[in-house]
Amino acid sequence: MEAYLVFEDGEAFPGVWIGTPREVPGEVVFTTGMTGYQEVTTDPSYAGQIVTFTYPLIGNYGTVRGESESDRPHCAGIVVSECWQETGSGLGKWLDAHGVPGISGVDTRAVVKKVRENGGIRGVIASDPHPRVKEWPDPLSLQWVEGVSVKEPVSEPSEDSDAPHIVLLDFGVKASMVRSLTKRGCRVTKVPYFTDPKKVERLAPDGLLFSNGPGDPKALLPFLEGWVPLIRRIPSMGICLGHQLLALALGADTERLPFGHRGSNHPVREPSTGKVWITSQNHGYTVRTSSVDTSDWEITHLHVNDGSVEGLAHRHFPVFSVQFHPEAHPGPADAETLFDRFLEKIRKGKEVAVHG
Ligand SMILES: NC(=O)CC[C@H](N)C(=O)O
Repeated sequence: MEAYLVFEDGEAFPGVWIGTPREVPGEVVFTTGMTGYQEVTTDPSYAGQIVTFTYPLIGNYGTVRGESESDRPHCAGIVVSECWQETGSGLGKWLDAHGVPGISGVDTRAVVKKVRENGGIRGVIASDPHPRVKEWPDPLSLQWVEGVSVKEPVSEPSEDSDAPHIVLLDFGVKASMVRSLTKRGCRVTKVPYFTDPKKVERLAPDGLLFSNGPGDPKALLPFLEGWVPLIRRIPSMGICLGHQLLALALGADTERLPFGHRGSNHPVREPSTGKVWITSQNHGYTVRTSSVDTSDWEITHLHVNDGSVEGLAHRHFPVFSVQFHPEAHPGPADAETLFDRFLEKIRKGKEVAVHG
C-alpha cells in the first residue's frame, strides 16, 4: 500500500506502508547502526521521533525475545530502504502489533541529506502526499518524559544485603542500563522523574543515576534546582539526557546539535588517557562547550568528529556524566567500564562514611 514520508516543508518521499498505517507526526532523525533496530525502536529516548535507518536492509533477523529496551516500541515511526518481512517475528508485523507505523522502499540517503541540512525537521508517514497535520510535536513538551517514566517507584532487589543502593531517576530508562547495575550486584530503585528530592533522600541511596530519555532537556528545567542538594553529596552519574540535566543543574547550558549523533560507532576521545572509545549514541542535544566553566568541571570526553562535549566530571561534587551510552545496546562495549568507575566512587564514599 502506497505511503509517503512527508516533511513539514511539504517535500514527500514515496514508499510503501509497513507496520500500522497510521499518521503519527514526529521529528525525523537518522541512525547509522547496521544492527539493533529492535533496541532502537524500543528505546524510550526515541519517543516523538521518526527514525530513519541508514543501513539499507532492516528486519533481516526478525525480532528477538529479550532484546527490547522497554515493553514496546516508542518511536513515532520508522523509515527504511528495504524491510525483510519473511516470518511471523518480522519487524513489520511486530510494529503492527504495537500500532507503530513505518515506511519502506524509501530513498533513505536522500532523506538523510535533507535531515542533515534541516536538523530538527518534522515529518509524518501518510497515505497522501499532502496530509493535513493538526499539530506538530514539540520537543520542549514534558509529555515525552511523562509518557515513558515509571509512575511509581519500582525496585530491583539484590540478594546481597550489603549491595549498593542506586536510586535511578527515570526519564525513560533503557532496560540494559538497569541490567548494567544489577549484574554488578546493585540494588536499584527506579523513581518517577517528578519524585520529591526529600523522598529520594529517604530511600537512602548510595548513588544516583540520571537516566536517558526523550525530548529537549530544557523541558525539565523546573525540576533541576531540587536535585542540587542531593548531587552535591551523593555520588551521581548521568547518561545522555541525564548528562544534559546534571550539566544544566550545575550551571552549564545545552543546545541542539545540527543533526544529532545516532549510531553504534561514534568515536569519543578521553583526553586524560588519550584513548578513543567507539561508543553507541542517540542524542539531538549537547552541552554547549562555551557554557562549561572549567574551574568547576573537567571535560572528560570529546566527540572525535565534531569536538562536542561527550563527558563531564565535576571538580567539587561527586558528579560525572556522559553523553554516550556505556550500556551500549546496541553497540560496542568500550565504555562499559564507566559503571565500574561509578561503583568504585560509591565504595570509596562508603569507606569514608564508615571510617572517616
Ligand atoms: N538518549 C537520550 O537520552 C537522548 C537525550 C535527548 N533527548 C537528546 O536527544 O539529546
